[in-house]
Amino acid sequence: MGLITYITLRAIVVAAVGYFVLNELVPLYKRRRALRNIPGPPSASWWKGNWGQIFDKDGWRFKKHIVDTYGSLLKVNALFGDQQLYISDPLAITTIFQTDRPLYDVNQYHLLRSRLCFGIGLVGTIGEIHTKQRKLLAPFFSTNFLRYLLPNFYPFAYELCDHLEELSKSNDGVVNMHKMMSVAALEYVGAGLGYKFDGGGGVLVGLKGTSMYNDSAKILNPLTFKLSTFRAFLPYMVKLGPAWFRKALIDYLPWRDAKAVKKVIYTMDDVAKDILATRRQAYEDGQINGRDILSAILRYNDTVDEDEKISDYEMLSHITTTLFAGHETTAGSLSRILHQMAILPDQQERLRKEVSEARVKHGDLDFDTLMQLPYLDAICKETLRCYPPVDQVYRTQSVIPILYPVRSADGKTTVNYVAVEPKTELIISIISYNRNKLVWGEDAEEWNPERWLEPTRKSVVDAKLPAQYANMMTFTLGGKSCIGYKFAEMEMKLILTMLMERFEFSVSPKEPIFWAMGGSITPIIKGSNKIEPTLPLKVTPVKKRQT
Ligand code: HEM
Repeated sequence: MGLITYITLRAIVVAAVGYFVLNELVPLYKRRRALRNIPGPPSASWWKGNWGQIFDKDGWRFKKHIVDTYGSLLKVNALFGDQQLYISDPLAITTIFQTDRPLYDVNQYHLLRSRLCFGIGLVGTIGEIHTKQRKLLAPFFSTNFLRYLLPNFYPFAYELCDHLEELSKSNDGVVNMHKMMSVAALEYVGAGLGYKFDGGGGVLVGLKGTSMYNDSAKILNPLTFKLSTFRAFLPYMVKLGPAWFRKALIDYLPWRDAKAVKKVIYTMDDVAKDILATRRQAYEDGQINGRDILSAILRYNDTVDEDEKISDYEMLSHITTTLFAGHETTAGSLSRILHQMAILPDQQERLRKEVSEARVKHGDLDFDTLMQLPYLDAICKETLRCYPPVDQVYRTQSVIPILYPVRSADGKTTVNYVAVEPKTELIISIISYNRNKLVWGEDAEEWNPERWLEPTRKSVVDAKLPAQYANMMTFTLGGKSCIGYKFAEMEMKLILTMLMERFEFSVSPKEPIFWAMGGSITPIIKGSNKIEPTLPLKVTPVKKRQT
């Protein structure tokens, strides 16, 4: 090796090491130093820190343990010695999501992951573009729009019940209710886009067949959750040459989970293209009379200049984002309520009595009657509080005050606020906030719908969380909170009134259920290694029970 080559090589190595030290190690050291006084659990692995416990489908006990031991703000160990905050304090959450929102942005990894999976819809954008999109889409999630939409939801709800009655005649009456709820949630979110999945033909078949979309989408969250440990490498992976090269690389590598994620993304994209083509054709043929998200965007594009038009890529992103965000979350919540009802027959009977009486009196319930049934409302709220389908979200950055002080790491003082270094990741624990005893009282861990039939507790009011929904974090708060929360609430209540009037649900003793944590929390058979959600419940038509 010549002297010049040797010197050049040395210079490259020194520059690379220098770059790594300045850009990675120094910020890492600063991040750790800023959190040195914050309490938290010891690291469980030299490279994975506590991630093995945090991103574990059985993370229930660990997450409860750290909050019980260290309080509403604590630090956890992330990959390769990095540290993060795990937060369930109301003042910290308010600051992060609302007061100082421009400072606290969505975590970059999650933004990148969302863009790769769903494109540039609401979940994958921030800043001005996000604000513009939110303004465009907000009317389709308003109470006014939902009032208009509700009557269109009934025909499918009747079809669902008839189909369930058929299914209950075989297999000892045991039906995978998660599948039913998933198909229903997809159908309803499709209605918001002006698309009918059931009977839509092509790639999509509803109740009676298999849905290519459903089969794919339901495994995306468990899969990406499984791949969480690799998230630190994602920013580098996406820089590995052009898209075609990265796609080919995934095909070539012996990495089953990455291949599966790629397949799901491609399927969701195919479905979105099919929906857009169908709606565009209907629009061009002058067949669009109703109100829905896609018709509104197509009409908008007809009224603005070329450079203002919403691109096909953005429209496809809105379709994928809305379908995905509005689908598995709602299906998971409905499944959880049905499971609770199956476990607690007295509460189930009380709910059945309330909804049956209302339906005898009013027939198909209108929006206001449906939304105001007190016990149904209490059951929905309590399930969404105690079992939020998404258990944590992610943000980054700055000075965070806390309402409930925590003991410092050395145990000598109390900590009232924390000043964090840029790029420190914050895990906002929805479930720990929703079960925080300082907010909800000593019975915070218990599922108790009665709490919603009593006056709001003082501790809940004092927490002053400006939450989107019923003082809880389930739909978060602020500019990037869930746009579809009322949509979800209406849909859940409609399906529950229809199902409870006609069927009784009980657990299937041969198949105990375990709720697996993931991107969203889903039911699986206890002990099973399968990631596909499933909820086998015994379904008995109420008519049959009475004869
Ligand atoms: C029980 C059902 C649901 C739950 C628990 C839920 C929960 C959430 C959560 C936790 C977020 C993230 C908020 C954040 O990062 O701060 C979110 C965002 C979102 N949700 Fe929902 N969601 C549900 C139903 C729906 C439905 C039915 C739709 C649409 C039809 C929907 C559309 C969205 C969209 C578009 C976003 C992104 C909002 C943005 O970034 O501006 N969700 N949801």
